[in-house]
Amino acid sequence: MKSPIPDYLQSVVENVRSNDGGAPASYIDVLAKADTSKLAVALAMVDGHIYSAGDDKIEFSIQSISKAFVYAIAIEDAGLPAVLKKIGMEPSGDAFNHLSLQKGTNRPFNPMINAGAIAAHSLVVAPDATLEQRTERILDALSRLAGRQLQVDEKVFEAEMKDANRNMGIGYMLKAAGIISCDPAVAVRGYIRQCAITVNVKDLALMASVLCNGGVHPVSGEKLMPPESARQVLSVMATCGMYDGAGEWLATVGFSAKSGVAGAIMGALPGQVGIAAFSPKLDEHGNSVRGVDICRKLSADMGLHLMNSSQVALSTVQTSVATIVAGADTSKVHHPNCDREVVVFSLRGAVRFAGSERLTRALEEELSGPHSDACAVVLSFRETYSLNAIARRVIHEDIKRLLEDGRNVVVTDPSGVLQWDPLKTPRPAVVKNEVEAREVIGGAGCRTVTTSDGW
Ligand SMILES: NC(=O)CC[C@H](N)C(=O)O
Repeated sequence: MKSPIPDYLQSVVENVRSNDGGAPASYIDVLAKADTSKLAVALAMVDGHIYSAGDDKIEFSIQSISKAFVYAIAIEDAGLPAVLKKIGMEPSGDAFNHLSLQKGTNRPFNPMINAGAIAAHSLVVAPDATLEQRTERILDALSRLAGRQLQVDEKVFEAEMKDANRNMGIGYMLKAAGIISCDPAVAVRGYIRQCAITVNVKDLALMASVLCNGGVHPVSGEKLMPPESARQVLSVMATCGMYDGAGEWLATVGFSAKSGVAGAIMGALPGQVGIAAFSPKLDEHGNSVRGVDICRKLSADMGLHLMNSSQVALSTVQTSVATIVAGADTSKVHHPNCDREVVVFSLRGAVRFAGSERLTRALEEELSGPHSDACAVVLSFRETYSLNAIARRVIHEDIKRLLEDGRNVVVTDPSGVLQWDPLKTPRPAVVKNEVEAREVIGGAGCRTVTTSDGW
């Protein structure tokens, strides 16, 4: 079978091509001369598989998209508390190159506008590091994220340095406010170098997929940042990544994103997919016009809005009752003292807090009401794909309480999603399958049981 996904991406590219609005960035002459017909899109799944369409080999400077990753590097090098002391987390509502600081704290509003990004850059390696040390650190980190060696485009760097007065102004403002301690000209030069690193859409999508994958590179398996950093970056991208268009962006497109003035947009949907779009003409916020169109379309067609309530945790728990059949048939139950039922609670899918709450409520309701006489409680995790940490904690607590209540508890957990820690939770009978479960329950009072469906 030929996958429909590349064909779909090709149709997205053709669909937005007719939108000829906007203009390339004019203040960096190399960007002003860019071929505005170029158009590309890429998706990188969290297992590293990449789909792309359009001009997916065209390289462009990463520009402001570097801010997201340099923020993560600053967190690693200086620690989150030190970074938060110098850079806020609030959307500014202003343009990306606005000269502004938060009232009271005197910090840049966030790391996605130039003021915050220059401050983050100054925290890379150490406050007294050289421009070369910081550039090397950033180039190395971004290359690991992209899975190939990236380069600085010297032409783009020189072009931006020709008219860097505004960014220099921001640098001196930061120095005067005590936000950066190094030479502001060195911080700004270094920041402009980081913006001149070149990538293509496939690189960007893959780099985004690392953020979506809790900081682990989906191809190399390398842990490139702690999950807390990936979450921090994605959160700040969600509220500040699209500058003064960030609120509308989150409401309409609905995934974390960061744009750059070369015309790229990098998007990220945690746990699912990294996204990149490229086309040089920009809107009034400095976001790629066709890039925005592509992201809107992808979000609408593929249901990528973070706030979609797609995974409603209602059908997570299935309760079934195993009937104990008394009689001579040895394959069925035959035990005079166990003329009762076994209640089976099956948990399905990727379970988070809400799913574990459904299980807890089902246990409480069924065992205090209709099935209070049940001779055993079977918790089946056979169809449970995963438990997150909080779901696991809730379920371990449920098991502990069932055992304290004197219940006969059997756990079917073939893939080990419960991650049993006998030091924390007393161990009920843990079995691999229904046959074993029958034996255990038999040993605990009932000889065997039958169920309407397997556990
Ligand atoms: N939005 C952007 O991509 C801005 C980056 C650019 N290097 C600047 O500082 O102006």
